[in-house]
Amino acid sequence: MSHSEANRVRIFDTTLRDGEQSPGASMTLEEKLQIARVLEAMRVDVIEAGFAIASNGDFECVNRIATEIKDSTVCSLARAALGDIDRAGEAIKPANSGRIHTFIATSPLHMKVKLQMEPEAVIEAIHGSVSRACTFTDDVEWSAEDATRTEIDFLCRAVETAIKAGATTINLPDTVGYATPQEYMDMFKAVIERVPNSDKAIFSTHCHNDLGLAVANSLAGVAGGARQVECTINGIGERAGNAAMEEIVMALKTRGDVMPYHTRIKSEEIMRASKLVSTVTGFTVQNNKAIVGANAFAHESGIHQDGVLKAAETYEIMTPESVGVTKSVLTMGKHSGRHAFADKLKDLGYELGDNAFQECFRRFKELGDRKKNIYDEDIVALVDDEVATWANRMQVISLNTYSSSNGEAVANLTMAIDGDKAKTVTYGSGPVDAAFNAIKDLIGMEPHLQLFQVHAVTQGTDAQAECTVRLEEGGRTVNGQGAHEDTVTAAARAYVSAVNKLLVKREKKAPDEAAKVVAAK
Ligand SMILES: CC(=O)SCCNC(=O)CCNC(=O)[C@H](O)C(C)(C)COP(=O)(O)OP(=O)(O)OC[C@H]1O[C@@H](n2cnc3c(N)ncnc32)[C@H](O)[C@@H]1OP(=O)(O)O
Ligand SMILES: CC(C)C(=O)C(=O)O
Ligand SMILES: [Mg+2]
Repeated sequence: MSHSEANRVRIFDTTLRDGEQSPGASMTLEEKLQIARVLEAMRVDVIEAGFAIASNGDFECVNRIATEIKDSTVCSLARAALGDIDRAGEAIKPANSGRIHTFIATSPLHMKVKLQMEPEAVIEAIHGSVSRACTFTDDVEWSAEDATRTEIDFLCRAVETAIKAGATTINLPDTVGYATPQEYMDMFKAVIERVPNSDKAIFSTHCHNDLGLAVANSLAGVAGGARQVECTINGIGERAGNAAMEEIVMALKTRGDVMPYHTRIKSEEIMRASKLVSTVTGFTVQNNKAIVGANAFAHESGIHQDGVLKAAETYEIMTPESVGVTKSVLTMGKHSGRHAFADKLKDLGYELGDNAFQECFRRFKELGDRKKNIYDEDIVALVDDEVATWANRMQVISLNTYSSSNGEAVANLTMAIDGDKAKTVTYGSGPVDAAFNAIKDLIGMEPHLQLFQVHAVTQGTDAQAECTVRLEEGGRTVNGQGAHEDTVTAAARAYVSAVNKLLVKREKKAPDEAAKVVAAK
C-alpha cells in the first residue's frame, strides 16, 4: 500500500453532530467532551462538534471542545445563513485548527419544496455563505445537501462557486442513503473532472445507511477521488445512521491490496470509542456488528474453533488487537468440538484422562442442547462433578421425578452400584425428598442429612444448579457436591457423592463392613 499524501483519506467524525441527530442520542457537554478526547486520541482529522446555532448548549459544546482539543480540527455546522455562520465562527474561535462547515441543498426537490428557493438564489447563497465563513477561518467546508439527487450540471456549478468563494473541502453527501456504489463513484469522478477548479479542494463523502450501503458508498467515493470520509462511531446518525467509522478504517487497513489508501487513525482505540459512544447514547451495539460487535471476534462452531486454534487467520481477517479487543473468544456451546473443549479445559486448569475427557465432553454437549449460554462456571461445575464421581462405587444413571403442588412426589431412580444397575420407585413429600428416599432404598443406608444447599452456577432459568449435601453416619460427617441443570438431579448427585465419601471413610476404618452394605442390595 502506498502511504503517499495523495492517497491519505482524512477521517471527519460527525458522531457529535449527525450522530447526535439519531432520535434519543442527545449528549451532555461532559459526555461530548469525553467522546471528543477519545476521537483526538484516535487521531481523527476533523471532529464535527455540533451545530452552533442550534442552541446555546450546542454552541457551548463546540466552543468547549474547540478550547480543549488540540490535535484534531474542530468544526461547527452552519446553514447558508449569516447568523449561523457568525455563530459557528464564534464557537470555533479558540481552536488550534477550526473549520466552518456550511451547507445548502442542491437537489430540485429540496430547493423547490424545502428551501423554496430558485436555483440561482441557491448559487448566490453558496457564494455568500462560503465567503462569510472565510472571514473566520481559511478552513471552510461546503456541502451540497442531497447531492446524489442533484442534476450533475447544477452540482458542478455549485461546487465551482463554492471553491471560487474559498471552500477548501467539498462534501457531496448521499443525504438520504439513495445512491449505489457505482453511481456514487461516478458522481465524484464526473464532478472532479468537470469542475475547472476542483484541484483546489479536497472532496469528501458523507453517506447515510438507509439501504445499508453507507460504508460501501463511502469506499466507492474514495475510489472516485474523495479523500475525506465523514462517518460516525458505531454508525449512529439520522434515521438508519451514517457510515460507520470503524468499518471504513478497518476496510482500508485490511484491504490495502485493492484499496491503496490509508488513514492516520489509531485503530487500536476503536473498541474504546465504540463502548464509550454506546454507553453515552444508550444505543447498544448489535452482537453481529462488524468490527465492534460482541461476536466480531467470537467463534462458536467446532470447525471454526479448531481452525482458529491451529491458526487464527483461518477465520479472522484482522487481529482483535488491531481494533483494541484483547483476544478472540471461543464461545462454548452446542456447536463446539473436542479441540475447543480440550483448549477450554486447559485454560481452566484441568488435565483429564481420555475416558474422563470423553465423558465430560458428552455431558457438555448434552448441556449445550439444553442451555443457551455455557459459561466457564458451567464447565467447571460439570467437570468437577464428573471428576468427583468418576472413580466412585455408586453413580446416578437416571432420575425422573414427578411432583405436584398438592400431593406426594415420586422418584424413579436408576443407579450403578459397583458396576451393577439397580432401580427403584419411591415416594416423598417433594421431589428432592423422593429422590433421597430412592437413593437410600437402593444403597441400604440411612445416613443423617445435616445440610442441603442449592445455588445457581450462572444466571438465568436455564442455569445449572450446584447442590451440597452434608451426611452424618456413625460420627463421620462428609460433604458431597453435584451439578446439573435439573436441580433434583443435582441434589441426587450431591447425595450420592456424599454417600461415596462415607463409604471411603468406612472402608478406611472397617473394610468388611463397607463391602457388606453395598452387597446388601
Ligand atoms: C442533512 C442534515 O443533517 S442538515 C442538519 C440537520 N440538523 C438539524 O436540523 C439540527 C439542529 N437544528 C435546529 O436546531 C433548528 O432546525 C435550527 C436552529 C437550525 C433552525 O430552527 P428554525 O429557525 O426554528 O427552523 P426550522 O428548523 O423549523 O426550519 C428550518 C429552516 O431552515 C431552512 N434551511 C434548511 N436548510 C438550510 C440551509 N442549508 N441554508 C439555509 N436555510 C436552510 C429551511 O428552509 C427552514 O426555513 P424557513 O424557516 O424559512 O422555512
Ligand atoms: C449537513 C449534511 C452534510 C448532512 O448531514 C447530510 O447531507 O446528510
Ligand atoms: Mg448527514
